[in-house]
Amino acid sequence: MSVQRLGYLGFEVTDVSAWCTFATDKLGMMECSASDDGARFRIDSRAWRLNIEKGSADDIVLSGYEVDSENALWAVKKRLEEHGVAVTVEGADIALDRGVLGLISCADPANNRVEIYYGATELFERPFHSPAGVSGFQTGDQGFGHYVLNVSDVGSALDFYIKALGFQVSDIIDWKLREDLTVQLYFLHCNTRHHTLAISKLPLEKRLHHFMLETKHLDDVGFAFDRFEAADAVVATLGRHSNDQMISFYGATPSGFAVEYGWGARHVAADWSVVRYDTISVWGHRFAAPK
Ligand SMILES: Cc1cccc(O)c1O
Ligand SMILES: [Fe+2]
Repeated sequence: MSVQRLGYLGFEVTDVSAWCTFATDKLGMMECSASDDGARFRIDSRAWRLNIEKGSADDIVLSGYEVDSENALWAVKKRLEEHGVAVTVEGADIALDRGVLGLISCADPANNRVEIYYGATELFERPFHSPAGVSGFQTGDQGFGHYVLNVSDVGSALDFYIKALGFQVSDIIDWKLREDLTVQLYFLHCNTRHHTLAISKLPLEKRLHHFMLETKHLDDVGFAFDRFEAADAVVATLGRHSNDQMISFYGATPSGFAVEYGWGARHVAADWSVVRYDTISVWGHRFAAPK
C-alpha cells in the first residue's frame, strides 16, 4: 500500500501577514483562518491545503499525504516500519487540528516531517471562492500539487519515498544549472499527477526549492503571471516543461523559495515508461532573480 496523494503542506515563515496577502492576492488561495502565529488556506473543497506558522525557518516543515481508508493507513504504517522507519500514531488532538480521522507521522532521512492521514474534512457547504478570480485548481485524486525537495543524500531520500512510501519514478532530468554544475532531478508519482514530489541535491540553503499549484484553465496562469510581473516577482518566465509538459512560470514567495503556477500537465498512465531528459523546459522558463 502506498500513499495516494499529497493532501497538505506546511511552511514556517517569518512574515505571516506577508504570506496572508501573498497567498490570497497573488496565488488566489482562500484564507480560512489567520492569527499573528499562522494561517491556513484553501484551494478547493477541502478544509485546508496550506498551513503557515510563524518561525525563523522560511522553509517547508510539513508534508501531509492522504490514503483512502483506516485500513490503508495501518498498511502504510506497516510498510514504513518494515523499512525501519519510526512511526508515531498521532493522538486525537493533532488529528482534530488537521481535521482528519486518523493520522500517523514520521521523518524522512533528511528529517522532513511527513504525516500520513485518512478522513480529511470536506467543506462542500462552504464553496471555494478565489479572491483573485482563479477559476479553480487541479486537485482531487491528484492531490494538492507538487513540491521539489533539496536533500544532501538523494539515494536515501529516494529509498524512503519509493521503497517505504511507495512512490514510483516518472523520469529523471539532468539539469545544467551552470557550465560547471549539472544536477539530477528525480520526479516521483503516487497517482496520475506526473510528479507530486521531485528530489535533488541543489546548491540551495533551503529544503524547499518550490511548490506548484495547477490551475483549471491556462488563463488563470496568464492572469497570475501578470500579477507577479506587476510586483516584479517573476523568478522564471512562462515556459513548457520537457517531462510533464506543463505550461508554467515561477514566482517569488515571501520566504525566498519559489512557487510554480501552471496548467496542462500530462498524466502518468499505467503503461508509463521511465525516460530521461537533458533540459527542464521545451521552451521558456528563463530564470532571473526578481528585481
Ligand atoms: C524544475 C522542473 C522540471 C520539470 C518539471 C517541474 O515541475 C519542475 O519544477
Ligand atoms: Fe515544478
